[in-house]
Amino acid sequence: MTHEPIYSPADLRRLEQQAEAAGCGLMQQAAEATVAWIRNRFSPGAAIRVVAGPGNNGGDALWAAVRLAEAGYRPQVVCPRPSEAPTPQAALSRLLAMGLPVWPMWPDALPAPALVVDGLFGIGLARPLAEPWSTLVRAINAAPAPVLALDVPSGIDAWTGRRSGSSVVRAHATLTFLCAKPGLHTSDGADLAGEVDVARLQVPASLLPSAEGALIDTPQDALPLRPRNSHKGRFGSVLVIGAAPGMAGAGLLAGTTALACGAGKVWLLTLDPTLTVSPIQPELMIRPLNDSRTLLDEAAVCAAGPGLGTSVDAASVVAAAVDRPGPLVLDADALNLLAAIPSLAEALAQRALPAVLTPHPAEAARLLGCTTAAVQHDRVAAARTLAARYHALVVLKGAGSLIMRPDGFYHVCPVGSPALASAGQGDVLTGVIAALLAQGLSPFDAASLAVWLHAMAGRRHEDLQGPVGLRAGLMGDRVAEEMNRLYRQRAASQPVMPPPLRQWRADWPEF
Ligand SMILES: NC(=O)C1=CN([C@@H]2O[C@H](COP(=O)(O)OP(=O)(O)OC[C@H]3O[C@@H](n4cnc5c(N)ncnc54)[C@H](O)[C@@H]3O)[C@@H](O)[C@H]2O)[C@H](O)CC1
Ligand SMILES: [K+]
Repeated sequence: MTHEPIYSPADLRRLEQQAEAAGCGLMQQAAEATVAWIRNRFSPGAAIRVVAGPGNNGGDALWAAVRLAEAGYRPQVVCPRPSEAPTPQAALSRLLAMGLPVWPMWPDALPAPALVVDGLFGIGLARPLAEPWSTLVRAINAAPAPVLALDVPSGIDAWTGRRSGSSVVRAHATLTFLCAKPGLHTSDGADLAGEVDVARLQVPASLLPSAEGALIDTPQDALPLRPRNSHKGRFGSVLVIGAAPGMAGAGLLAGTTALACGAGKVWLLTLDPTLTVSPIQPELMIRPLNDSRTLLDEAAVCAAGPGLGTSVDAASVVAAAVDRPGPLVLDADALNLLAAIPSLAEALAQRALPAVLTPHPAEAARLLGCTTAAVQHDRVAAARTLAARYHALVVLKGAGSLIMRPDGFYHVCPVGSPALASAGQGDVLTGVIAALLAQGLSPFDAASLAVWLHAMAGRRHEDLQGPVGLRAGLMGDRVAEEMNRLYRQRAASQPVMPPPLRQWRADWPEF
């Protein structure tokens, strides 16, 4: 997979200092990247309102205004309290020398701009915004023009995505510098950052810190291979454990999705004795609890939890699934059992191959013994604690889903859609992860690719139809479409033999 790295706040600050000391001119580079971004969308001559804050984020904005003026744009610069540091001050002098006014407050009388650039605050934000910044934020959000945020929409924490207070810039796009930042994709940041681009800037490779995580990018190379010389045994088998009385749908969703996403065969071990066959999915093999021992031995992958309930039978079959050595996904009620039964946690920690746990924020809160709000307050920290505690891969669902390894390295999914906020989507995701594990992916790759495919299916539904109407029952086929799209893209990037220009036979002498 190709990834944008994410550095920790401390590592990013260290990188900034070392790069500045090495004379990299980061602020100038950030300004150049901003102008390149703007040139790609707006013609010279356009009025661009550049709003600069009191620190280096403001410095980026002031230098962007200088470069915009040089490139033939008409910057309208707003800067109530410029930074006193030399580089931003140099930009101010250049602007004044070019005869460009710097307005202390939002200039209502000027012609409306084509774009507003938010350079108020970046990663140095330390508290809620007060005057004069909150008035400027209101003006930015009310402007009849799109907003480009530099580095981070002002008022948002770049790592958690939380608002610092009620004054927050709502950007249509964000150009972030040096590395990707999880807070642009999760929590409030998912709604306030708009489309996000990363400008890595030129920094000597020797200064780059090791990443604490990465954004998932189009993960073509993680796809399981599908040779022609295949049979269903090659693509693994999945045992879904769930579907207790009254909750059969959840188990059926996970099972049918695993089939749609390429698992060779799928059993559903149901705790409901009346459930024997699915008339709409006859290829799904539904088996009673009595068969659990045989199936736990036979299946390559176990996915326990969808519609499982928390009965004594449920607890004992989950314990048996945790004890077997193969790939394992625990979701929904299996996570609730894990929260309640300490011996399950001990058994998970003993596994050589880490299990994949897929909590939504409320399930994560139950496991951590805290509130859902506390989980959402710092999703990366919550997922990191869970992954270390259970020695497991943790998929923390929600906007900007996180996939956390036990060693603390994580992926953030930058794709998402409110179309996925509907009943049964968690069961679907469990089915996708299980299918990819069955096809031989490692737990981290399977969880990351599954989250991305699931999110892409949601995004495509939203783009083509809108944010409602994506029932979980439709998802198996939609996720399979996304997989096939990736296969086609990968095939298109391989060398291709051109077709013959004429009919050809080896024994024709003119050849
Ligand atoms: N440092 C570099 O080499 C580069 C930084 N880049 C950009 O700079 C910002 C980070 O800059 P910094 O000066 O540290 O912080 P901010 O500009 O975000 O904030 C300014 C300053 O304001 C104070 N402050 C914090 N919160 C508030 C508040 N609520 N109200 C008023 N004042 C506040 C605090 O003292 C801050 O220091 C980074 O995001 C990049 O945009 C370049 O990208 C590259 C080089
Ligand atoms: K900003």
